Formats: sequence, structure tokens, C-alpha cells
Amino acid sequence: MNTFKPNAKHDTPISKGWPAPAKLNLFLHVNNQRVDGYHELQTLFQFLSESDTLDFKVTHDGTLKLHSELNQVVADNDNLILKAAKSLQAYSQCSLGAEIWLDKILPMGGGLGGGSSDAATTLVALNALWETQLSKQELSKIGLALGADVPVFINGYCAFAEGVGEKLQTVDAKEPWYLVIVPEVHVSTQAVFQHPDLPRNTAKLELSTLLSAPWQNDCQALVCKLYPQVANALTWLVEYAPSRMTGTGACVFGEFEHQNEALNALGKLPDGMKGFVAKGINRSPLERRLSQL
Ligand SMILES: C[C@@](CO)(OP(=O)(O)O)[C@H](O)COP(=O)(O)OP(=O)(O)OC[C@H]1O[C@@H](n2ccc(N)nc2=O)[C@H](O)[C@@H]1O
Ligand SMILES: Nc1ncnc2c1ncn2[C@@H]1O[C@H](COP(=O)(O)OP(=O)(O)O)[C@@H](O)[C@H]1O
Repeated sequence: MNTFKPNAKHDTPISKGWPAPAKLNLFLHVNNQRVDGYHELQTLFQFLSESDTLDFKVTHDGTLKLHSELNQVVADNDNLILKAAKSLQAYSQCSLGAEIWLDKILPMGGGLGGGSSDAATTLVALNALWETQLSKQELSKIGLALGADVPVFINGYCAFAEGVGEKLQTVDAKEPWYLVIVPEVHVSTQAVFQHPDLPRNTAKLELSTLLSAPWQNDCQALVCKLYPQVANALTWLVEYAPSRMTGTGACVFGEFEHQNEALNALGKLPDGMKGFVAKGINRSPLERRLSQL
């Protein structure tokens, strides 16, 4: 419905409004460390109603250009959007290029997966616009090389993940409202996984057992010890709702049945804490967008 609307400013068609949603890890278990250093996980991913938005214009000279204020903080060579577009060009031998506009609203490096989601949306959108016709499986293979969380965003459904996040099983979870607190601290995923105090031996369990057991994040205690801002945010939030950390942090989330309860708690956030309210969603808005083409 939003595809290829002529845009006076750019004078050529731009495909607008491709969403790149945030995710939460509703639980995160670290089961094992592989010989290559990576950790085997069991985790449950759910999307949030908060998204970055990307617009794309196909070009015919093979060049890739990103328009974003993010280039003040992330060099083009490191930006997952351009890396994703280059990987798709290489894999599919496509000679087309693209201009890409990013409206970035998701906090970076907080365990909400915004960078991975931007990369997934780029792969899915350009696969459609360049007509490269790769399957979700092929796109996920390309995406996994960019980040462990990219496949779940390509798949587009709330999912239980194993391995390093690539073995996915769709789950129909409840869709509550969340208050997400964004502590002003950067937690390095690599540093958490390399830390000697990280528990790495949670028993692997069947999905049915995991879904009915209390949910936990194995990285949370360590991150709270290393970053008091994360511990403080959780201490405040658990007074209002069952709360946990997402991914390797730093963001924490509290679960509410009704939007107004989450908004009410947001309104009481102490000075110096930032957060937002979003709904948990099982079908990604990217998946919905694709089905409208
Ligand atoms: C653990 C999760 C859960 O969603 O955390 P968040 O990043 O979202 O917080 C993700 O799988 C993270 O995925 P992603 O952020 O893409 O991680 P990558 O860039 O692939 O890896 C960063 C570094 O973390 C370590 N790493 C990452 C994932 C994993 N399963 N085992 C690891 O040991 C590796 O040292 C790697 O070099
Ligand atoms: N398009 C992008 N958006 C966000 N971060 C990006 C992007 N491209 C590269 N990055 C890098 O990826 C890192 C992780 O970003 P993000 O996915 O938001 O966090 P997390 O992995 O903690 O969920 C950022 O700190 C940034 O250096």
C-alpha cells in the first residue's frame, strides 16, 4: 500500500515506511560455551510496537547510500544496514543499488536489537524491491553472519530460539504491555559473554517446560553487579510489575496487563530514569508490511 509513491523531493519513486521493530528476550538462558567461544542459548523473542523506520529508493548504478543521523556515531562501514545491503548484492549477484533513509528511534546497544532489526528490514525490503526472490531461509543465512538476532527479525514471528539464536520455533505468547527502562549506560555484549562470572550451564529444557517455568535472564545478575544503573532500574520497576532485563542489557522491562497501568508507572519514573511504554506483539510489523505488497 505504501510502495513506490512518487516523491516530489527526490523526483523518483521511494518505497516508504518499512518498520524495524525492537525485540525483548522474555527469558534468556545460557546453556553452554562452544569451542569457537560463542554461547548456546535458549531464549524467547517477542517484538515491540516501537520501531525504527526505513525508506528505500532503488538505483541502477549499484551504489549504496545511507541518509541517517546515525552516521555521526556509527561509521558507514560498520552500519548494519549498509552491511546487509552489500551482503545481499554479493549473494544474489544483483547489480542494482539503493538510497536508504533511516528514522532511528530505538535506543542503541540496550538489548532491544535495533541494529539487527534494521539489518533484517534492509534484507527483506531490498529482496522485494530488487526482485532477488531469495527465501526467508536464504535471507536468514545472510543475516546470521551480521548478527545472531537478525534471523528472528527476518522470520517475523514471536519465537523460541536455540543455538546462537538461529534455530527458531514460532510461539503464540500473550501480548502484554511493557514499560521499558533505558539506563544511561552501554553494556558490551561481548564483555558480558567473556566475563568469568557469567553462569554458562543452565540445563537445556523442552519448550513446554520453559514456557510454564518462571522466566529468568542468566546475564541479569552479572550485569546488575557490574552496572548499578541497571540494578537501580530493576529495583524500582519490580515494585510495579514482574520485571527482567532483555538480552545482555542494559534495558529492563516490566510486564503489565493494561496500557494505562504501564503509562501510570511511566509517569512515576524518578528523575534521571528514561523509559517508554510499548505493546508486545507476536507478528512483526515487517511481516505485515511484506504481506501488503
Ligand atoms: C545475546 C543477545 C540476545 O538477543 O543479546 P543482545 O545483543 O540482544 O543484548 C544476542 O543474541 C546477541 O546477538 P548480537 O548482538 O547480534 O551478538 P553478536 O554481534 O553476534 O556477538 C557479539 C559478541 O558476543 C559474544 N556472543 C554473542 C552471542 C552468543 N550467542 N554468544 C556469544 O558469545 C561473542 O563474543 C560475539 O563476538
Ligand atoms: N543501524 C544500526 N542501528 C543500531 N546500531 C547499529 C547499527 N549499525 C551498527 N550498529 C552497532 O551495533 C551495536 C548494537 O546495536 P543494537 O542492535 O541497537 O543493540 P543490541 O545488540 O544491544 O540489542 C550499536 O552499539 C552500534 O555500534
